[in-house]
Amino acid sequence: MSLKGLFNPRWPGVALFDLDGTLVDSAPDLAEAVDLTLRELGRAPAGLEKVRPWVGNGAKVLIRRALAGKRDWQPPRPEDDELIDSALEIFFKHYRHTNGKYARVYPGIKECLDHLRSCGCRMGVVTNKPQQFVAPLLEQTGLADYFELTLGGDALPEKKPEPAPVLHAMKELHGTVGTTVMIGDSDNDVNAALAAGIPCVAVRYGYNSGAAIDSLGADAVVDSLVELL
Ligand SMILES: O=C(O)COP(=O)(O)O
Ligand SMILES: [Mg+2]
Repeated sequence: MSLKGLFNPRWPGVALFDLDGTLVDSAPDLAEAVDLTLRELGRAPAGLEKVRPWVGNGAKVLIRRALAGKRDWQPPRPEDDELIDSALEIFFKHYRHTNGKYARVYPGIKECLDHLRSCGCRMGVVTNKPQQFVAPLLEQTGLADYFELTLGGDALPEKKPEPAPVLHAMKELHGTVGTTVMIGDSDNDVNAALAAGIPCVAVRYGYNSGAAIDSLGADAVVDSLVELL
């Protein structure tokens, strides 16, 4: 399908959006919860700049990265399992309070969502963020009403970059391979879309490294979603 087709009012399609780093800049909330977790474990806080590129593979990987102090965590040894599980529980406790606290909708998002809605496009969120945090963040940022479906990273056995969540959301919204598009900020989004056989629009402003996003194989790479309208 051409991307133009989706944005044509006479051919309403299905648009699946990534959440963190695409619709909403949520890294400050996540960073505060990560740092509160690290402090509670007697460790030094990481800070927003370090945490930002750690976001995108779900909460458990975020916590593994935080415990490792770097993005490329080693596969954990069996003796680390208990630490990771208890750190994750502490993180959830703090993130319940910081989720939505500083989060901001990126420029151009509301214009894009309003336009798609006026075209009759059906919209869903497919995120690796745990399901329990998705609705509160969408409510807090005023985006909840745009979406008929939200699929968190723990809603299915597999998360992005596997195609399963994308295919599931597409089916739920009665989309087809020819009428559905994924919009995201990271290699997980592009790879999930490619594996599902649907086109993908990547945004440059998110949490994936700016240099790499152009070479991931997205059908379009934009600085703002208003460029698509
Ligand atoms: O929780 C995360 O890792 C972020 O997930 P998302 O970029 O898929 O929304
Ligand atoms: Mg993202």
